[in-house]
Amino acid sequence: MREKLVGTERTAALADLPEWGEVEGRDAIQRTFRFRSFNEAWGFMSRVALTAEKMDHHPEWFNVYNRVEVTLATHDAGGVTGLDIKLAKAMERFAQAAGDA
Ligand SMILES: C[C@H](O)[C@H](O)[C@H]1CNC2=NC(N)=NC(=O)C2=N1
Repeated sequence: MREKLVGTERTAALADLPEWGEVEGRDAIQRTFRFRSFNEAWGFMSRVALTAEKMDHHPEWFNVYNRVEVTLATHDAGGVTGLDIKLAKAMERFAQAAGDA
């Protein structure tokens, strides 16, 4: 889970996350979520925060009103690992439940 994903394993993992893109100049993935309101964005962030803490794996993120910009990487590994894929998938589930726009 904590090893850098490379090659076909990485391609397969990212194929399950079509909304996520690679970060330029850094081994990390990113996605911008948009919600109907700040309340929904913050609800999403709260749910993600509890999951992240349980996983001991934390997002880099930036919030303005209804927008949440997320970057995921495993700092210890210096790149994208299975933990980032797992957290990204949890975020997808929470965003869908919140009814992201
Ligand atoms: C000590 C603690 O386990 C580490 O600092 C954890 C905490 N959260 C983390 N989050 C992320 N995204 N990458 C890490 O390498 C990481 N390491």
